[in-house]
Amino acid sequence: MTKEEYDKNIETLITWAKAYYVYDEPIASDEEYDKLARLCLDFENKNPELTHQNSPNKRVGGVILDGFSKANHLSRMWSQEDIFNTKELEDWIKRASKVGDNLEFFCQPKFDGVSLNLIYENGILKQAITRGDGEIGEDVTQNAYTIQSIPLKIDEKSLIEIRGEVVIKKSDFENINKDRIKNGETPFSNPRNASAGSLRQLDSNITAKRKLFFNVWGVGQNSLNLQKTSEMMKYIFSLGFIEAPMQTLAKSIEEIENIYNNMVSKRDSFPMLLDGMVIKIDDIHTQEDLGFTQKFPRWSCAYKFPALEKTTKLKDIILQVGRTGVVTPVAIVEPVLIEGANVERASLHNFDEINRLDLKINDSVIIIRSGDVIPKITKVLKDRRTGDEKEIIKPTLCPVCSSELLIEDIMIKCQNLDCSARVVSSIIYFASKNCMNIDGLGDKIVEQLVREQKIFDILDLYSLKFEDLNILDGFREKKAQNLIDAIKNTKGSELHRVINALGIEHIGEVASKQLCFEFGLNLINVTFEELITLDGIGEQMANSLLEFMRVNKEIVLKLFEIIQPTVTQKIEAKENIFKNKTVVVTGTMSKSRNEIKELLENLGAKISSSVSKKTDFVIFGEDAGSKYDKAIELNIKILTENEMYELIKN
Ligand SMILES: NC(=O)c1ccc[n+]([C@@H]2O[C@H](COP(=O)([O-])OP(=O)(O)OC[C@H]3O[C@@H](n4cnc5c(N)ncnc54)[C@H](O)[C@@H]3O)[C@@H](O)[C@H]2O)c1
Ligand SMILES: [Zn+2]
Repeated sequence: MTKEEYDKNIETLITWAKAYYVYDEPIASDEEYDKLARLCLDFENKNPELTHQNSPNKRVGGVILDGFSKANHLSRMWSQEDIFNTKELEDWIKRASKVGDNLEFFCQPKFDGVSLNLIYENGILKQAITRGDGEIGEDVTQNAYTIQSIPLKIDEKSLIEIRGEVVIKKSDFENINKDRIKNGETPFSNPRNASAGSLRQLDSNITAKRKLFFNVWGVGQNSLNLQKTSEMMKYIFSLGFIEAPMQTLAKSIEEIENIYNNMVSKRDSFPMLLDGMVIKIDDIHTQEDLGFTQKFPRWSCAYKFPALEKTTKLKDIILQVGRTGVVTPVAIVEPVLIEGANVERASLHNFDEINRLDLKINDSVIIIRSGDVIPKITKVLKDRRTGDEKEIIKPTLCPVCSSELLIEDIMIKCQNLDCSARVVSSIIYFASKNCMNIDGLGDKIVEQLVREQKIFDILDLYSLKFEDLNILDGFREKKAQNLIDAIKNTKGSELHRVINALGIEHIGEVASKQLCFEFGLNLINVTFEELITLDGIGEQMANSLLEFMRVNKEIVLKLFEIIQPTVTQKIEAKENIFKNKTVVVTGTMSKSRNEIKELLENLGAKISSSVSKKTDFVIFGEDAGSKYDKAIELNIKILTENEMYELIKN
């Protein structure tokens, strides 16, 4: 790298860091940022005299937003030195071991959020300050008051700084983004930015709504006089801070590696995003001997996890036609490796998503994949456009059967029931594991059978003959026979499986079970009124089922005839006061809520979760809240648990 290149790279880093720290809207992936920062660091180590005075490698990142009052930390806040592999871990330990042998290391999860310093005086939370440049941060005390996991009072009376990470649960993050999209706001690119954006709010009512969580990881100024970080943390947790899982002491590189690997493997099961593991030398005297660089403590480091977010390029958009005819755009991207998996496709949900992202072919994008979640494009890096980008055009004709597409709100649909894409996907769905579970009838085979005109719909599966299959490419005798047998084996399947396998829009596994239990084979003839009285079945579901049965009744009847499904229907209860009545159960009782519900359901009652004019009885236990009040307000008959038992005595 030449001096010019180095200076240019530093400018890029500064721009990226500003977008990240100041606006909570990154314009690069962490991986890219880390890579470039590393390259610059190498240059700086070799040419200390040429080091840029604003190099992000030399300072704690972060600027104070207008509108916030500034506040001083009592003692400095730091960043962490990143390490990425065993070799770097060995080097780090070697450097740390200069001050002594037999070191012990305290390992903590590194939750990915935003740093917060809490100052307690006389046991009262006095001030909450963001990290800022390490010396001065933003005063967000009012916002900290709204975070449940931050105690307002603690039992330690001396002046103390307690530090931790403000994070957001992955599930809450999804919900916030759904709301933001609904309100026409830009969604946050990841949970880290969501927590930073939510903590750094001028309106603490907004912060309060965001369900932030404080995960404590250390202390700043204090007069506790403890010898070990591990003891210190134990003491802090005893003050009422919630203890993070997997805080472990280690004595060797092997032990550290084991803890690290274990944490990486459990990463998806944490409700919050983890981006690494922080390793600290446990002994506080040793920490003091090692001291700090300009940017981070020499006695701790962050062992980063493999990145979940990568930057890549959108090559193309393909269109998939699902079994209900919905046309979904799928992004084809330049392949990137994320956590060992090669990612080439990302889901886009619908064309609205493309508009919202302002996505164009050839755009650089940030893509995220975590756990089993389907890879998704979270951001378009518009400042990298070169002029070669191409608009993505909404289709008007079905990409498979060329019939005109119906545009329904944000959905685009092929309405042709015989569209081979719809036929293929509905058969694939029918055969899939959670439906009829037909072994050997995977995507490719279904496509082949439809292409070779051996089947035209689900029913045709049951008239497939050995001779039909035997002559097909790739079908040996055994394979053909196995498939015939697997199809035959679906006979006698439970009714709700068959209903679920039909792939009726809005009717999933749970609804199928409920409907079959309620109506049995008569499901074919139910009315809107009968459906709508069931708890959990809304108008949309009812209409979808009715419409499906109207169009496909003949096929369904034939299918029942062939499969002869097993029906487990509810048994007609004998006459009692709760039969066919709508009942709401609320508050704590002598038995679990589920037991009480089951008891009532066996008596033929419909259990509802909310009180309305339609409710016949509200049965209440201890601490019954708003449902009890509503029952009184609507003049609905209320019963205690014992009164209920009295009524069903004999
Ligand atoms: N995408 C971008 O454009 C961009 C720009 C700038 C920075 N970044 C990212 O931010 C990183 C640098 O940010 P940073 O300096 O804030 O470092 P960092 O976030 O990687 O690590 C330091 C922070 O970790 C937090 N932390 C979490 N758990 C901890 C624990 N158990 N003990 C101690 N601290 C803990 C603390 O808040 C501390 O301030 C880079 O590595 C990069 O990935 C990305
Ligand atoms: Zn079509």
